[in-house]
Amino acid sequence: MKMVSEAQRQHAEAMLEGAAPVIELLGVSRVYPSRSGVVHALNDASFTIGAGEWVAITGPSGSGKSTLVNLLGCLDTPTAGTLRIDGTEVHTMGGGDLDRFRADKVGFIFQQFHLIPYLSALENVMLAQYFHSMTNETDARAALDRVGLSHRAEHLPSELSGGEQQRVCIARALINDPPILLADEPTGNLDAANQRIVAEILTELHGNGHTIVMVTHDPEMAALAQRKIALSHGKVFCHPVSNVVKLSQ
Ligand SMILES: Nc1ncnc2c1ncn2[C@@H]1O[C@H](COP(=O)(O)OP(=O)(O)OP(=O)(O)O)[C@@H](O)[C@H]1O
Repeated sequence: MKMVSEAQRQHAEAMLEGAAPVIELLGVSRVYPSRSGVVHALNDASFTIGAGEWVAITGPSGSGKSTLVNLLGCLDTPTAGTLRIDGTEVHTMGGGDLDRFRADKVGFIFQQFHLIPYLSALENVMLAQYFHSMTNETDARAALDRVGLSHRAEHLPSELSGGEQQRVCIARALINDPPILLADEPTGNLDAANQRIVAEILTELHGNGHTIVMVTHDPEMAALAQRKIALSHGKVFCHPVSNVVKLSQ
């Protein structure tokens, strides 16, 4: 694992101690109707995530991870409770407002990459700029450079390895400088070498002050985070902040 400098470690600790919450849930539930009544996919969840924190969301299949990710990513709204993202109550928005808010606040990193197959790596990153505001090729190339992919900018996703595709996704997630990076099993489809590369990039982003919320089944990835939010049958169990010293191991 890449070493994190003492300055970066201190920065992360400071961020954690004084962090203003960028995500706040108060009694948040998401209930789905079902033939046999209702499913409490997320049940009365209350927690905060501070700016600059790296949090891992864990839990068995069906425990509510996707439900929580959809809420945090503003892809869905709670059926009860209050969810604030960067100070704004999400349920007060809908339609185009919510789309714009999402594009501003959240950068998504998916297990399945979701790159447009007929666009180059560069164009995939620029498409995220286009949906947010205006395209800027220099910035898009810089984002690819940041994940070590400037030499692959003109390649189609099919011409890239799985690890390289995931790095394009990270560049795409970063391009509009959102306050939250939401990663859903970011290493789930990668071999060990590429898992390590993605873990290093996330570690570096966290060291630079990014807030990362990451769903993972992988204990090694979860151990990189400062805190675990474990789900079981829709209930949330927050584990205390683990020692930030982990960052330097
Ligand atoms: N649209 C829906 N309608 C009804 N029930 C749903 C719906 N979506 C999810 N559920 C139920 O909500 C619960 C939580 O589902 P969720 O997909 O959030 O779990 P998960 O932890 O992400 O699972 P996995 O790891 O298998 O993806 C499950 O019992 C699931 O069956």
